[in-house]
Amino acid sequence: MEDTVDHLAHERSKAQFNVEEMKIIWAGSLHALQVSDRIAKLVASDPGFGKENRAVLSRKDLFKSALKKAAYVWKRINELGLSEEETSWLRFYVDELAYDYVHWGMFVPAIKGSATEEQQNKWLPLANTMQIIGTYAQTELGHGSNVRGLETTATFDPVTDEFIIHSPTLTSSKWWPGGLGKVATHAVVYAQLITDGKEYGVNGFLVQIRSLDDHFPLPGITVGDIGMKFGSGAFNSMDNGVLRFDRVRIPRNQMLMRVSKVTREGKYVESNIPKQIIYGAMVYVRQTIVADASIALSRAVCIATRYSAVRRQFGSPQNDQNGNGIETQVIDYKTQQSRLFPLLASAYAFRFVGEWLKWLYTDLIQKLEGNDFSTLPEVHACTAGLKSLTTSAAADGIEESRKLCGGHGYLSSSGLPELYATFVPACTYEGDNVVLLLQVSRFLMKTISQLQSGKKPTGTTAYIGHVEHLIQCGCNVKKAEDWLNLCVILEAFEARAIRLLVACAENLTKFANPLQGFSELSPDLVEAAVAHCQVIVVSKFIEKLQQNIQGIGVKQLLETLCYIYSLNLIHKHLGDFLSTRSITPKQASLASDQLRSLYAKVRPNAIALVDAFNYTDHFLGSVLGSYDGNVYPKLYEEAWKDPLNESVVPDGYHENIRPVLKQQLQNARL
Ligand SMILES: CC/C=C\C/C=C\C/C=C\C/C=C/C(=O)SCCNC(=O)CCNC(=O)[C@H](O)C(C)(C)COP(=O)(O)OP(=O)(O)OC[C@H]1O[C@@H](n2cnc3c(N)ncnc32)[C@H](O)[C@@H]1OP(=O)(O)O
Ligand SMILES: Cc1cc2nc3c(=O)[nH]c(=O)nc-3n(C[C@H](O)[C@H](O)[C@H](O)COP(=O)(O)OP(=O)(O)OC[C@H]3O[C@@H](n4cnc5c(N)ncnc54)[C@H](O)[C@@H]3O)c2cc1C
Repeated sequence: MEDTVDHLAHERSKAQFNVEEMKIIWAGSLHALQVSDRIAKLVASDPGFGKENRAVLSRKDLFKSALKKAAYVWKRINELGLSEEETSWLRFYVDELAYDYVHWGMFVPAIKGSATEEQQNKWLPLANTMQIIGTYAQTELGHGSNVRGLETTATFDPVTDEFIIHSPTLTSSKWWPGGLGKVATHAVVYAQLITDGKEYGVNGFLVQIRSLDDHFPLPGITVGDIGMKFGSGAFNSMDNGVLRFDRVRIPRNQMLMRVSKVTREGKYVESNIPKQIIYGAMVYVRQTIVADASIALSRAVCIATRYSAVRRQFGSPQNDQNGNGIETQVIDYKTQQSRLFPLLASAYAFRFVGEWLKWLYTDLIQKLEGNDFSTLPEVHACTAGLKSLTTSAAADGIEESRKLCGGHGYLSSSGLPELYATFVPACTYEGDNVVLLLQVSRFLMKTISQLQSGKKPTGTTAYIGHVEHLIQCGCNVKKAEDWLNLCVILEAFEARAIRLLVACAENLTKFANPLQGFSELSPDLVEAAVAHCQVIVVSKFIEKLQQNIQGIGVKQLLETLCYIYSLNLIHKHLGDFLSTRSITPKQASLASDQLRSLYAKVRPNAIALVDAFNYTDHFLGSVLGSYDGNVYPKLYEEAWKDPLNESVVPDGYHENIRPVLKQQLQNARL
């Protein structure tokens, strides 16, 4: 019989804040909460979206199941007449990686960002109705980070008014694009443009790769899947692919010509739009990945928090109502709290900075429409830096959550191994995290060098304009409670960032060759870029707290989380804070004292804080993290579902176990 007891009810009763109001804060608005909640329930109750056996499926079956689900998603979207907003929630809660992610997430944005209006009018209706399925073919076997180094060529032929797309070497094979291996009919292909015998750099071209009649590759095209990837389930449901062109011809008007064009005569014409707009799809996706990071981390933290409240180890002075000694909930161990609660705080911090980044990106798009390109460098730096910071922290946080769940965290049924395997490539795709931080540091060094010419930094770099104050200021914390001051915290982060940045800028001047200097100092530059990104996250958390926050105790809890996020970072990067003299060793020790008090404030609210994510059991996909906390019967039941338990005596017994046992018996007799 099903157990209907809420094993976490006692924990929920301890909450000191209004969980329903916190759900609204997490979702972004009451409207977002209502829509997402409705769609989450719709997905959870539809057997067509079940995801129980993913981990035990073979690659082929996993891929087939993902295809089936993607087709079912499309069918339901059309049957239910879902709006764009509802559709994106549906895809989110279905939670299965397939070709449609790259079609909607990159192919369509690349057309929107880089195609002319005329080209958009032709291609977007086809893509929006999935009459064509597209991928984003940029990376090659030999080059991913170095986009300028791509080898694929697009040579204009004025005789036929066509481009010839060609892969001149093995290393020029396109490698990695999602959905390319077996599904995509079209691709935005990034290639070196050559016209009139001259090279004009990387541009995007819309290329059909498979027949719309029989799905066979078109002449001159070699295409396939690149093979199994890390972990079971995860990205193996996706057909990341390889693609080679043998002088494939496409009409001239399939070059994406918003930024620059090639005329009928073969003349290359630049517009006044910055060339970097060609990289616009990457900026768009990096911004969405910051939101993905908060989701992935919050899922892991939800599982680890609920399980930590259920799991008990070792004796305790407490007795239950019958007077029996009960063991300690592992969530009450201070070490567990000091590992878990900073992750919980980070999930909230990343949620808020992701929300702000979405606003920044929307603002950029509006400005671009009016030919205002002024914020593009800052948006590039923010999306690159925050994508890097949040994905690295979330990937580490998911792995830490697995360890927080002890042995059971390693079981597939905990949901954590697949979550990790699915999320960890986010540290690499859309730009390797170190390469992206180097982009941020380049932007920051430029900002600092422009101070001398009187250019005032704005937006996220505004604090760099207060360099004189921040270089000299001292932190005033004298007792642990003094750390409960958001201005004090922010100034400590700004002082540490600017001191690292100025040190880099000064050291760079010691090199005659700036490129060599940048290369030699790159580890320091990366550290300074991280410090700057942390200033952004902390300041956006503080800005969130300054909004009108409703509900008993909600603001107080968010403040507590903001302090935990910040003070834990000070603890983690103590070397930086001390070596830059942004704080003293005594203040560092007071920060640790304060952290302990803050953990005690979170403890009674921990379960309610993860309930506020409003995740269904279907979405979480974890027996350790289920809402009712009924962990053990679920673990036991899941084990028996494993294919190995379908027979009592395993296949292979007669061939490979019995002879071994017999051999030992014979040896013993000898
Ligand atoms: C949990 C999972 C859920 C969902 C996901 C599911 C499915 C999707 C999964 C994966 C999809 C993945 C897709 C991909 O990975 S697509 C490929 C992405 N590739 C990269 O990100 C490559 C990284 N490399 C680059 O971005 C650039 O080439 C790099 C910037 C590193 C190049 O550096 P370089 O020094 O060569 O710079 P330039 O190109 O010369 O730039 C000069 C100038 O331009 C500025 N710049 C650079 N990039 C941008 C940009 N994107 N936007 C705006 N400005 C840009 C740069 O700062 C320089 O400025 P300045 O100093 O002022 O001259
Ligand atoms: C799951 C997944 C999905 C993907 N999907 C797509 C897709 O749909 N379309 C697409 O086009 N691509 C896709 N990619 C490719 C992805 O964008 C690239 O792998 C990524 O940009 C990193 O490039 P790389 O592989 O060339 O790494 P490399 O640049 O070769 O990195 C290797 C190492 O070198 C270091 N390094 C490189 N350059 C520098 C430097 N200048 N300074 C210091 N260190 C450096 C890196 O930090 C890293 O440690 C996908 C990748 C993955 C894993």
